[in-house]
Amino acid sequence: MEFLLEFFQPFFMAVAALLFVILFRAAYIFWILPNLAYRKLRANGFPGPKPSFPLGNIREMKKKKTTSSSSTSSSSSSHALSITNDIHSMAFPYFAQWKELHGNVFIYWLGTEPFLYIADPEFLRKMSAGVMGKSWGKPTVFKNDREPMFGNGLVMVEGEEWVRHRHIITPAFSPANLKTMSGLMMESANNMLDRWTSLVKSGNPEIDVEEEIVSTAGEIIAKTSFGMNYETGRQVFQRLRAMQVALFQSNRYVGVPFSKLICPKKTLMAKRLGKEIDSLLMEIISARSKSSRDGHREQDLLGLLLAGNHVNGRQGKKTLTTRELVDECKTFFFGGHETTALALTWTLLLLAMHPDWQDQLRQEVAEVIGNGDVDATKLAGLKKMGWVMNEVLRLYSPAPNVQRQVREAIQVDDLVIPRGTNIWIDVVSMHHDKEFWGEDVNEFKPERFKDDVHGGCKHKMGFLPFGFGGRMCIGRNLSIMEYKTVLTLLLTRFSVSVSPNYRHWPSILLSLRPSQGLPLILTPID
Ligand code: HEM
Repeated sequence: MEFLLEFFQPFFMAVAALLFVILFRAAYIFWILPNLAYRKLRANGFPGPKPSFPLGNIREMKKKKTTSSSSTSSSSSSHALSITNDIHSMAFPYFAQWKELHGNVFIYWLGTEPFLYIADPEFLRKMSAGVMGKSWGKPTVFKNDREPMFGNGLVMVEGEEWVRHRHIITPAFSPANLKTMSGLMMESANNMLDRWTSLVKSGNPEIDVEEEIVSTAGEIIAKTSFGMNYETGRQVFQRLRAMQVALFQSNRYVGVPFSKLICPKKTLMAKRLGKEIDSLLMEIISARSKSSRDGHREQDLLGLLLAGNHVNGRQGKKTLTTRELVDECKTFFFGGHETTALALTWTLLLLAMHPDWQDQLRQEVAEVIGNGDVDATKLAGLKKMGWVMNEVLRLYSPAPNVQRQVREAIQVDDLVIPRGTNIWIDVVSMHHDKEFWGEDVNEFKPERFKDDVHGGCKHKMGFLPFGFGGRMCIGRNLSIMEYKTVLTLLLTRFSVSVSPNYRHWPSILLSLRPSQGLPLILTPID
């Protein structure tokens, strides 16, 4: 026995040493580092809800969400007149409550990750004033978690790599290139409207327009991004939707150490779907690279990127690798369809609640576009539609928050935001703040934007539907064009009113969406 013990002693000691190193490393990463960061932040006097280890404040976030949702389902009389645009506390009950207690800038914890919450435009202005696009990071915890969805595409990439990606991608979004996509947008929108006509004719005037518009926008982005045929587009689209649900709807604990082990099924599912999407896109890109080398030029985003790659490659400049192109395609696909679709969805709700604005837009369309096809060069003339879009993006911002990570310490007055700090900018809160928008903040008043691109907001950083600075949304002109094209066609064929079956409860599934769809009553216009 003694002999055996002596024999195995070095082995036991090695295992013990290894365990010690692992435990120390885990404690360093999940306890010591976050606490050091937290202390540095607290030293500035930032308040915040008390966290617990290892969940941080997740328990309160989950609890309040459940309480609120269940109270909705019990309420039955949501109708046009009772619908409120005062949605911050519906979508983010925990932030609304913490804001009341701690003000517009405070610290909260996602697991062992401290976040600096910001809903103060002036603080944001001071903080971002000297920081260039390439100097912002993205929270590491989200980069890891959302890897199957965005990979190292433009939304997540950082530093000089971000500069390179942005530089190569920007020309693909030029107005001249976007105009060539208008026909594809019309085709998909008309298919959807033809379907609606058949449904209404067959006695079903109530349609869940959210579901319809999200899938049409998916079809549009599949065609405009990579000229995908409907079938391949549908395959990618279905997998992305499933991945979104796996990543954002399940009971996951992002930020909590080893959280992937708590929900391994969903994590593995997201990984598997990510791989399947990658291989679908990889096939398309390889085929397209070949035809691009043979001199074929497609006018979609991928075609433009491949053409750019050729020119840059010949000039000895850097190009995007196939892997990077796959990540960019995923990024366009996801970032490019859901946000625009939700802007259109919320617009239909608000227009259904405000028939006077429906009439005004219809009249503008008749004057500017006339009947028939939409001429992309005339879209800029749809001024009132532009105000409506801005007002919808203000009240129901599809991208409800902007996230960043500080790469070099930032001085704000006499405060220091340390390197590595995660930042959570609450766009919905800023868009609904009486102090900056006035007493009518929650009213639908598109005319706010008539003479002012900031909608009369007292602070220039108070209206941020597309983000800010160098990292502002690269697809905003594409989305404005799609929004105006689809809405123009829709308004000339249908008028919309709110269905008594609609339950108003905006909630978050990465984007801000109606939690139970948007059933509307459609009446064809003769
Ligand atoms: C109504 C529609 C849209 C909204 C509300 C929206 C909103 C946003 C927001 C808030 C950001 C973050 C900006 C920041 O960090 O400061 C962003 C970034 C981005 N968006 Fe959009 N977006 C829309 C449409 C699109 C479309 C159509 C595409 C592409 C086809 C797109 C692609 C991107 C990309 C690639 C980024 C990352 C940019 C970078 O970090 O350099 N977006 N968007």
